[in-house]
Amino acid sequence: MNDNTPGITGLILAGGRGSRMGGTDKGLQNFHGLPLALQTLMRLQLQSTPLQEVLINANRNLAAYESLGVPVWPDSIDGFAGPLAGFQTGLERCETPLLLTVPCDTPLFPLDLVERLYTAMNAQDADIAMAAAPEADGTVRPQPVFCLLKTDLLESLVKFTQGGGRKIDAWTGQHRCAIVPFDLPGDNAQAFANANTLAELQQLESL
Ligand SMILES: Nc1nc2c(ncn2[C@@H]2O[C@H](COP(=O)(O)OP(=O)(O)OP(=O)(O)O)[C@@H](O)[C@H]2O)c(=O)[nH]1
Ligand SMILES: [Mg+2]
Repeated sequence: MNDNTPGITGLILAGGRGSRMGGTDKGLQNFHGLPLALQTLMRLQLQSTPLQEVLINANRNLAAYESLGVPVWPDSIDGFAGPLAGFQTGLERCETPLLLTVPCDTPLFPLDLVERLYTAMNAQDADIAMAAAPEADGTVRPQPVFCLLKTDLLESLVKFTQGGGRKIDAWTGQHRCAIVPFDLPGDNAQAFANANTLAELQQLESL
């Protein structure tokens, strides 16, 4: 971060149904004794490149999320339309030129996430920078909910969702998107492990 770095807002995506976790509000499930959304917030605050602000996107239990001390915004699109509804809400609400999205169910994400996405966005003159990391089978795949986005993409996203679009990669594919691999020597292979079920959450706690 230097004086030329534009402001970046972090957005915690906690607006899903949590259906694989029995319909629970995942961001409020405890991880090492604290709600996942709070663990995510703390990890954003520890980033090597500081964020200007953090917002939470949630659709249930809004008061519980508000108690974490940052602004909370529900989806502006009805009906649990998926993570892109969260992206849209973040782009509508953020007051900085850049928005970083992270899901609430991946509490070990890298501490240099913002730094590496921002560096790649600049180096490749991209509008979006998206993390890529090894999955359980070892194959490196895009992690589309970990995205750094230019805020002026809002108009494009509104158009896409209004046309019924729901798939992140179908939308990001319309723009110049830098894919940023996090599988370098020294990177933690578990950094992008996410907890979709209670068993996965317990497994993550044992890492
Ligand atoms: N705002 C918003 N975020 C969503 C929505 N659906 C999923 N997400 C978020 O996208 C990220 C990845 O989604 P999943 O891991 O599939 O989470 P989920 O939808 O809560 O869980 P499942 O219902 O089990 O798929 C999580 O951070 C979710 O909170 C939605 O309809 N709106
Ligand atoms: Mg998930």
